[in-house]
Amino acid sequence: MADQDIDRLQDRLRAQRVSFDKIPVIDVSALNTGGSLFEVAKEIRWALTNAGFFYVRNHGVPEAVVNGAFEETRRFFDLPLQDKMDLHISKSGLALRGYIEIFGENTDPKKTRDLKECFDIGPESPAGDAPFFGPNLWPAARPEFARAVYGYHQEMKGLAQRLMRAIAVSLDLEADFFAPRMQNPITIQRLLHYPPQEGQIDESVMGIGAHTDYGSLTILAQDDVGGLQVMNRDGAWVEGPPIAGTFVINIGDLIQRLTNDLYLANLHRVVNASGRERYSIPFFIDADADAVFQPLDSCVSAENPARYEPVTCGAHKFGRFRDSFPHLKTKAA
Ligand SMILES: O=C(O)CCC(=O)C(=O)O
Ligand SMILES: [Fe+2]
Repeated sequence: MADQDIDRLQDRLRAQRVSFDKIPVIDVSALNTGGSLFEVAKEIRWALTNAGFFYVRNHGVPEAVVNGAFEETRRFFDLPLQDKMDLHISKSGLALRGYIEIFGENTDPKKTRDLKECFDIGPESPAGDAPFFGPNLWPAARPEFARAVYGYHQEMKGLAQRLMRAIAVSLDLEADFFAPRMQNPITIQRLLHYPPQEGQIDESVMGIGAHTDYGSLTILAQDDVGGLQVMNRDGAWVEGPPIAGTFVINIGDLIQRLTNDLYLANLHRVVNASGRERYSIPFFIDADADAVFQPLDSCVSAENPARYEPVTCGAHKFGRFRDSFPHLKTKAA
């Protein structure tokens, strides 16, 4: 990047945070063409400073891969409850893979019970004792499910790594800043089903309670039902409606810590008041378990001292999981 470009980006460090009424849509074709990332980085910087969220279009992931994953997701959640309970996450040890029933995980447990069911997979690896690594729990009779979902997970990993390059540039870092910290990253590929919620809806039960994501980056595919909401700086919930051909991107706590709160891991939730089944497919990438996150020098100054202690990715993530899963409460990080 040319020096004057860096100066222009640094100007934005001093920008006031503004409220938003619409999540920006960013064309990221430059990520796939090897061209300059500067324009994309500029838009990402605005989005992550003010909203913590943006949509990407022209992301390079084939439509057939996304459609295939949705088709298998719907079929999976249509299975009898017992078949799904046979793959329950509590049977995966510390790998933390498998099925989570309705109300089984609550992201805002003091306030809200989550009217959703989930299925999680991650990088296939031998059983061990490192949290978030190990074998996946696949439904035995459905090889096409495993193929579609694992293939989707691999596509997401590629897109996430390309996006992290643009995020690095947006912070005036080298494009490959995150690469050494994401050699064998913790990733979770989640499938979600939100049954329609009838009657009066309040905060005691919602699709997913208000939360921030825990790691580095989330890439969300949603169907055409809608229901995602993101909080703006005035405390109002702004809709994140489905936009065909896009993914919704947001950052998690680790990047907020890294940027000393310059970038927002923003609160979001889902309310499925549509009367229809809603399906979504979020992919979460964190970093290597031992990667340390602490405020970047460029985000710390005398007027804005470091607000966070260093933390390893693995310890941070496991701590957040323990808060949402009853069966992990007694496990040490
Ligand atoms: O389903 C959605 O739209 C959002 C899901 C989400 O926020 C999450 O799984 O962390
Ligand atoms: Fe989330």
